[in-house]
Amino acid sequence: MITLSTNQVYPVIWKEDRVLLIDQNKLPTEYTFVEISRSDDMAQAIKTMIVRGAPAIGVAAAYGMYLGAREIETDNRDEFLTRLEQVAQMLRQTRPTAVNLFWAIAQMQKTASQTIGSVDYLKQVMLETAKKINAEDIQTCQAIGDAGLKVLPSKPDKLCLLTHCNAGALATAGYGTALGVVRSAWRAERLARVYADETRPRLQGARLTSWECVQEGIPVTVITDNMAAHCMKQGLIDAVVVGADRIAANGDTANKIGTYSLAIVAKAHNVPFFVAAPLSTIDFELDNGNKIPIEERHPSEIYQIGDTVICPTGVEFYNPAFDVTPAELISAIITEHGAVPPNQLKQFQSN
Ligand SMILES: CSC[C@H]1O[C@H](OP(=O)(O)O)[C@H](O)[C@@H]1O
Repeated sequence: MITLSTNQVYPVIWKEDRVLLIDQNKLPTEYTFVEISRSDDMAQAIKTMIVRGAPAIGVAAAYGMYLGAREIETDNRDEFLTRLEQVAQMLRQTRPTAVNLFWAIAQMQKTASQTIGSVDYLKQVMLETAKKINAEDIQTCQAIGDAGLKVLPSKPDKLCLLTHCNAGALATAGYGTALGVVRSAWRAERLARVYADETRPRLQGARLTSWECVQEGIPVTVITDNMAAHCMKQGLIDAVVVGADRIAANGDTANKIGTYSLAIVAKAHNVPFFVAAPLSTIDFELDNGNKIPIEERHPSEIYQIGDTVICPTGVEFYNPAFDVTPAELISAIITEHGAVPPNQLKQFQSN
C-alpha cells in the first residue's frame, strides 16, 4: 500500500465512492478538483484534458471502467461483460495516442473476464484493480526517477535539465516520469535548475511543469519552445528529459508536439536526450513509430490564448498534439527496470 505523502501532487484520487481529478485546465491560477461519479463524465474529463498525461489518463480510464461497471444493472455475467465492452469503447474513443489508456482498459476487462463470481463481486475486484494500477504507477515513477540518476551526465557542478510539456506528477499517478528524474536528481542534490519549454499550444510546461517545480522548491526557468536551441548553444543545458505517450518496439517515441524538433536540436549540440516512461507506455505491437496514431485537436487551441484571439478569420490550422521522435535521436529510454538504449527495449517485452 502506498502512503500518499502530504506534500506530493496526485492528479487522480479515489475518495469514498467517486474519483477526484485535479482540474489541470485551471492550473496554475486555480488548484481545484472535479468530482467524477459517472463513466461518461470520466470520458469527457479525459477528452477535455481536465486529466491528461499518458499514465494519468490510464489511471483515469481504469477508474472510468469501474464507474461504468457500477452503472450496469444486471446479475447476468455475459450481459455484464458485453455492456462493459461498450464502456471500454467509449473510453477508447477519448484520445488515440497515449497507449496507457488502452493498456489500462484492457487490464480492467481482463480482470472482469478472468474473475469467477457474481457480477457484484466482479465490480468489487475491478475497483481494487483500478486502485492497484493507481498505486503501482506511483511506485513505477519513483523507480523511473531513480533509474534516471544512473544515466544523467556526471559533472562537478549540479545539472541543468530541459524538459518539454509536462511529464510530472500531474501526468502520472504521482511523482512523474521526466519530472520523476528531475525530482530524484533534486533530492540527490545533483540538480541546479529545470528549464521548462512552455509547450505551445496548451502550455503544459509554462502552466503545469513550472507549478510542480514551484510547489517543490525546484528552481525553474520557463522558456518559449523556440528558445531551446539558443539555450543549448550557450551551454545552459546538460541534458533533455521528456515523457512519452507511446513508444514503439524499436524505441521510436510519440510525445508532445515539439519533442521531435527538440531531439534534433539536442543532437546538433551533443546534448543527451532521454525519454522517461513506464513499460505500460511501450507498444510492442508496433515495430516502429510510423503507425502511432497522432491526435489532432481543435484549432481553437492555436488561434486562442485564454480569451484572446491571435489569428484573423480566413486562415486554416493544423493542430497535431504529438509527433514521433526516431529512436536514433534518443540517448536512452529510462524505465522502472532501468535505462536502456532504444534498440534494447525488446528485453522488457515479457514483463
Ligand atoms: C508522463 S507522459 C506525459 C505526456 O503526455 C502529455 O500529453 P498531453 O498533455 O496532451 O496528455 C505529453 O506528451 C507528456 O510528455
